[in-house]
Amino acid sequence: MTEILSNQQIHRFADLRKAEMMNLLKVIAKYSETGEGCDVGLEFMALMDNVISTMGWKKGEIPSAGFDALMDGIISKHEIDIRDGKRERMDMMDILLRISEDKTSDLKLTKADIKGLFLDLFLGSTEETSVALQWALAELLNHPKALKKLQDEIDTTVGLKRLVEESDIPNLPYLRAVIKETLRLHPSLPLVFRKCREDSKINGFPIAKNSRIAINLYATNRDPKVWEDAAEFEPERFLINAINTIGLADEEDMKGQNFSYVPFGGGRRGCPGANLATSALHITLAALIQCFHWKIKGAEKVNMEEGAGFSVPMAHPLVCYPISRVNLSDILLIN
Ligand code: HEM
Repeated sequence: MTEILSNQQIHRFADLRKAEMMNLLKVIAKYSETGEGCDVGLEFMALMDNVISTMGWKKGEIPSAGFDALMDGIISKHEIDIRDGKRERMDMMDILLRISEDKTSDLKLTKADIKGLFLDLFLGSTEETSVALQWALAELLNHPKALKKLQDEIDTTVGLKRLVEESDIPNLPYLRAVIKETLRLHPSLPLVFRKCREDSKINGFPIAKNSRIAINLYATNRDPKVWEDAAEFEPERFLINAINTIGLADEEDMKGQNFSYVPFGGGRRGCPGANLATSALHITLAALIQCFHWKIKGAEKVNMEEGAGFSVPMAHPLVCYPISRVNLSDILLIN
């Protein structure tokens, strides 16, 4: 997982992610033209599915079949291409096949393991990332000042003549604060599990060796002892120069070093997709805010009720009405 989701691997596929994002913008522009309501959750889910599959195996290699048959087909195609020296750039499948064929590797990876890994990737990544994106947009719609501040930041830093790029993200501190604050209030994996390796005590409670414990990130993220106005959406709390309640510098906030805020878990079992997830969250939200105004269906405020499900999704699908604020075809051509 660490190898297939390494920074280098993520970087290698930046162009394909960008192409997927442009497709999303074109789809959303259609809603803007027709005036139809857009169920953004469905579109975000499709985006993440496409991002993972383009990084997982070459596009166009997806036959319509069940998951098992689909994976068998992709594996054999890769094996033939590798044998014939036809692979142009190593995707995740190439890396896993290389490991599985390496007789000297300590890790004995079978074909079933590879299928399991991809299943894990799909189940774990598309839902969590698209749920987080929906919450981010919903929070912004309910906080017009924050939305305006973000739009102003993007307009000033990037402008309206070219599409925001991954390389702009370091220059968009408010965007990063919005994503952090979204993951604080809406951690898309709110429970993290560990096994105690030795007898220990937490807050005076004895925990026997081998006990399974669940760490409730949802609760720590809203702990009033740590967070001022804990239930409020206030991205400013994550800005470097603001009074940062958890006392961490901007770039360290996501790394799991401070137990008050660990949106991606931490340690060896921490989320291996954190870098991919944060770059997808940043760039997609930035592009949606740069290219469109967003209106809510019917009510003035989005209903923020939480639904059932492991990733704590929104109870009601977020249906909104995008209105283009740039000339999308020009912007996409320039990029
Ligand atoms: C907003 C998006 C995401 C959030 C909030 C999130 C959060 C988490 C958290 C909290 C864990 C448990 C960490 C721990 O136990 O310490 C986890 C595990 C995991 N995540 Fe993510 N994740 C996200 C997106 C992704 C993406 C995009 C991928 C893959 C492309 C991914 C792959 C995984 C995998 C494979 C594990 C299991 C790691 C293991 O058990 O060793 N996640 N994630």
